[in-house]
Amino acid sequence: MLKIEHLTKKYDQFKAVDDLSLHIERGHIYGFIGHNGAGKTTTLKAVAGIMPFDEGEIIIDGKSMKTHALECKKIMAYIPDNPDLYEYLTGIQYLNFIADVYQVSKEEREKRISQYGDMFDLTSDLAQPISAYSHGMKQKLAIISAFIHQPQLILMDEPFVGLDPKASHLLKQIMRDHCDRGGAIFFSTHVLEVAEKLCDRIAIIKQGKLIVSGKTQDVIGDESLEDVFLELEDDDNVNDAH
Ligand SMILES: Nc1ncnc2c1ncn2[C@@H]1O[C@H](COP(=O)(O)OP(=O)(O)OP(=O)(O)O)[C@@H](O)[C@H]1O
Repeated sequence: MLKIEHLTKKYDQFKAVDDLSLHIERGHIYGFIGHNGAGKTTTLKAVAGIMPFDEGEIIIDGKSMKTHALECKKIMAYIPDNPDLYEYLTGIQYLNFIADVYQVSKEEREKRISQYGDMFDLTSDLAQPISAYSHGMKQKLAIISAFIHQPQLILMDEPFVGLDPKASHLLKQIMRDHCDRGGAIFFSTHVLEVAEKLCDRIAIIKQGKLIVSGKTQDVIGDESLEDVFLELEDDDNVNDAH
């Protein structure tokens, strides 16, 4: 579904992402773990097609983001870490705008807005302007807007931040359902307990370089993800730990 091949992104001379390669298959929830400033957001933005990169390739469903950006973007959704939505729109106007962009039929959008709006307890707030939403409400709206067009690939940057426990639980469920139906999810998180339970695959990056990736069980072995992460963070020779 998604192939990141030798991705390198520099800010001036600083390599924020350094020769990163990852493959994300359909059916998999893929967690992306790393310290603050490791390069997760930069990678996700490059995959979303909103951040140009210096070297490498991003292939989505067999098409290159460099040469077929529109085709790539049509089948994916990106939920940024800070849901900066159009503040002057109401929630429902925003969802209809996204549904228009992705050409979702009237019938389908009404069904999904009602389904996800009720699920996330947001239906009664959809008539309010987004400027009146809390961070968590904006996050819920961003999540609904992603699922409304049924993308094949969903990219999420810290999706659990700001969500209440019920919404977090629901999000985990719909992420699993999405992948069980043949979609794929690539998301960053600092919540290692969630990643450990939810993810089929995990990648850990440090200072822009991939240090380990694979099946969650293979990555953590008999330890917890937290223990593995902290050990790798302390290890100065991690570049050899593939
Ligand atoms: N626009 C920018 N200009 C210059 N440097 C940047 C820019 N954006 C990010 N960086 C740097 O690139 C590195 C990677 O940043 P990035 O935001 O990708 O990290 P992250 O893993 O998402 O971190 P966090 O967990 O804190 O969100 C950091 O050192 C950061 O300071």
